[in-house]
Amino acid sequence: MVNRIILNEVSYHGFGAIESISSEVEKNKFKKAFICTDPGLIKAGAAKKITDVLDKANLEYLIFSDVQQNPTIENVKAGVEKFKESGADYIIAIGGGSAMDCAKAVAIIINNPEFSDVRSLEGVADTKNKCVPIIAVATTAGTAAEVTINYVITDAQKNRKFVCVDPHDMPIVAIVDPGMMMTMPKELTAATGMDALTHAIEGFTTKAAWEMTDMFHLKAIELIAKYLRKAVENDKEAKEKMALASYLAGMGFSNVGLGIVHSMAHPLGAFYGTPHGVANAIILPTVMEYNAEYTGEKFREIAKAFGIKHTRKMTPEEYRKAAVDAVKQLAHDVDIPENLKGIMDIKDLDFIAESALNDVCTGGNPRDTNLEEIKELYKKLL
Ligand SMILES: NC(=O)c1ccc[n+]([C@@H]2O[C@H](COP(=O)([O-])OP(=O)(O)OC[C@H]3O[C@@H](n4cnc5c(N)ncnc54)[C@H](O)[C@@H]3O)[C@@H](O)[C@H]2O)c1
Ligand SMILES: [Fe+2]
Repeated sequence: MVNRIILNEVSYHGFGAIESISSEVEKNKFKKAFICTDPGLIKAGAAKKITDVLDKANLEYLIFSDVQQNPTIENVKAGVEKFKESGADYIIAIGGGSAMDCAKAVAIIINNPEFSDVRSLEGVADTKNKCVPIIAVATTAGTAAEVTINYVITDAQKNRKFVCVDPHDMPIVAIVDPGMMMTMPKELTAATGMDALTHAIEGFTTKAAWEMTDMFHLKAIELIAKYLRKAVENDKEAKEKMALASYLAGMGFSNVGLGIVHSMAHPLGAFYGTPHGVANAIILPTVMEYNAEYTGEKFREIAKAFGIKHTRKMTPEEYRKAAVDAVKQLAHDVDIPENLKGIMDIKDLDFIAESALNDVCTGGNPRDTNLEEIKELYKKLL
C-alpha cells in the first residue's frame, strides 16, 4: 500500500506571517496579483492588511471581492472573466473557505480552459495542468482550504453544493497568520473551529486514514479541545493554537478524505445557507454514534485527546460515549444549536438525503451507508 501526501511548497505560521508574502512574490518572480476575497473581509480590514504588505514592497495587484459565502458557480464565472482582464500572473486568496475555494476554481479554469464550466470539475477532476499559482491567506481557523486539494462550489439553481478534488489546485504558499483571524466574530470562531474539529475526527476515522494523517488529526483534536473555548473569547494564544489545529487537520483530511458529517452538512449549506461549521457541529455527535462500532479503538484516542482520564481502563462502550459526550460538551460551550430544528424542513428530507448520499465525502465514511440510514440520521436531528 502506497500512501500519498500533498502539501504546500511552503507555509508560514504565527503572528506576522503575512510579512512573508513580499519575499515569496519576489522569489517566484510574480508580477501582478489577482486578489480574491469577499465583501466581509474588505469591511473587516483583512484585505487592507495584505495590500499594505504589497504596497510596502511596491507590488502590483487588482482586487476581486465578488465572492459570496458558500461561493456559487456565478462567482467563479465572474472571477474567471475578471482574471482574464487583469493581466495578473498569480492569485492571492484572502479568506475563509469561501474566498479561497472560489480562487482555486478560478485558478484551475484559467490553466485548464477545457473545464470552463466549473460543474465539470466535480469529484476527482481530470485536469492536465497545475492551477495559476496561489498564495492562500487564511482568515478563519476552520476549512484549511489553504492546504487542501479541495474546493466546494454551490449550484444555486439546483440547490446543491459540490466538492471538487484536484491536487492541481494546491496553493503553493499558505499564510496561516492568527493576526488575520482576530476580527472574526465569536460565532464565526466557534463555527469554523467546530469545522476543524469535524475534519480532524472524520479524517481520523475515515477509511483511508493511516499513521501519518492520524498524527496530524489527533494533535488537531487535542489543540481544539484545549483552545477553542478560549479562542471564542479572542484569547491571542488560543487563536494561534486554533490556526495551527485547523492547518494540521487540513494536512490530514485533504490527503485521506472525510465522511458523512460533511456529506450531510453540504446540502444544508446549499439549501438553507447554513454556515458550514454550524451544520457540521450539529451533525457530528449523531454520526459519531452511528459510526462508533466501525472505528475500532479510535474513539479511545479521541477521548484521550480531549483530556479525558483513565481511557485505557474503559470498555469500548465507555470510551465511545466519553468521546461523543466531549464533542457535545464543546459544541454546547461554544453555543452551537443542539439540533436542526428551525434549520431544516422535513419536507426537504428526500432531496437533501439523496444529495448527501451522492456527496464525494460519503465513500470515506467508516461505516457503509445508504439512503434510508441517512434519512434516519437527519430525522434524529429534527
Ligand atoms: N476547501 C476545503 O477543503 C473546504 C473544507 C471545508 C469547507 N469548505 C467550504 O468553505 C466555506 C466556509 O468557509 P469558512 O467557514 O471559512 O467561512 P467563509 O469563508 O464563508 O466566511 C464567512 C463570513 O465570515 C467573514 N470572515 C471570514 N474571516 C473573517 C475575519 N477574519 N474577520 C471578520 N470576518 C471574517 C467572511 O467575510 C464571510 O462573510 C464553505 O463553502 C465550505 O463548504 C472548504
Ligand atoms: Fe469542512
